Amino acid sequence: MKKIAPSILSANFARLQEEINEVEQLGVDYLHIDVMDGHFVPNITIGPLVVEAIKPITKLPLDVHLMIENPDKYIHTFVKAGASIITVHQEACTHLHRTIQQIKKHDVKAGVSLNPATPISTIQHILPDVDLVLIMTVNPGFGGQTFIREMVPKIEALAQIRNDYHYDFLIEVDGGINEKTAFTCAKAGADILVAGSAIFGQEDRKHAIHTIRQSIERFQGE
Ligand SMILES: O=C(CO)[C@H](O)[C@H](O)COP(=O)(O)O
Ligand SMILES: [Fe+2]
Repeated sequence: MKKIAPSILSANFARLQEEINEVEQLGVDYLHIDVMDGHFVPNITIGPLVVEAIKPITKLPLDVHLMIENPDKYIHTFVKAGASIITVHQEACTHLHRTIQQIKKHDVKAGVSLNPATPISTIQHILPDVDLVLIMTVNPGFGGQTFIREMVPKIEALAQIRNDYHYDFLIEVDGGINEKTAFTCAKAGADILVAGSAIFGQEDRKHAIHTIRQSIERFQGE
């Protein structure tokens, strides 16, 4: 079953509660929260206080994407703030296995993410342990960038490995996802489609979610 995760990075932060309520009522599956520290990526965005503020206003699972250096230092804080999934970047973890185990000690799902330039081989050892692998389809740091088409074979390769080894992690894609690229990624094997500007950047969110849902629904159930 393919899932949609709107990224609040493109929401209107001055009216975040209404923005979240709106997409929740339109039947999305997760809320994607982009945490950026100005070091791992050039941008600075949301911290644990915002995650904590969002938690009581939605039933959606909070999918926290940590684009920060030293994520180990903040895992406990984001767990306490209400994260349902915590995804760290392979490139930010000196001891990735330890970091993943640290996330899994808490009652949250553990994800690992790869920048476009980082090969799957760097996370091969951790694949049996993770709940989710996030393939970045843009260079992380900003919303509204163009989908990097060369990431499609990477998604396919990861889906093939999952199949060959009977792993059960979910594959998430993030960056430049719209109705067209959502279709391509779903076909390649992605389970969760993150979309920021293609949902919150649109005036008609109902139409935006509906078109993405329609484009991926032919792969539902596979
Ligand atoms: O992690 C991210 C950027 O680093 C965001 O989740 C992503 O960019 C979503 O925005 P858009 O759908 O507009 O590309
Ligand atoms: Fe993200």
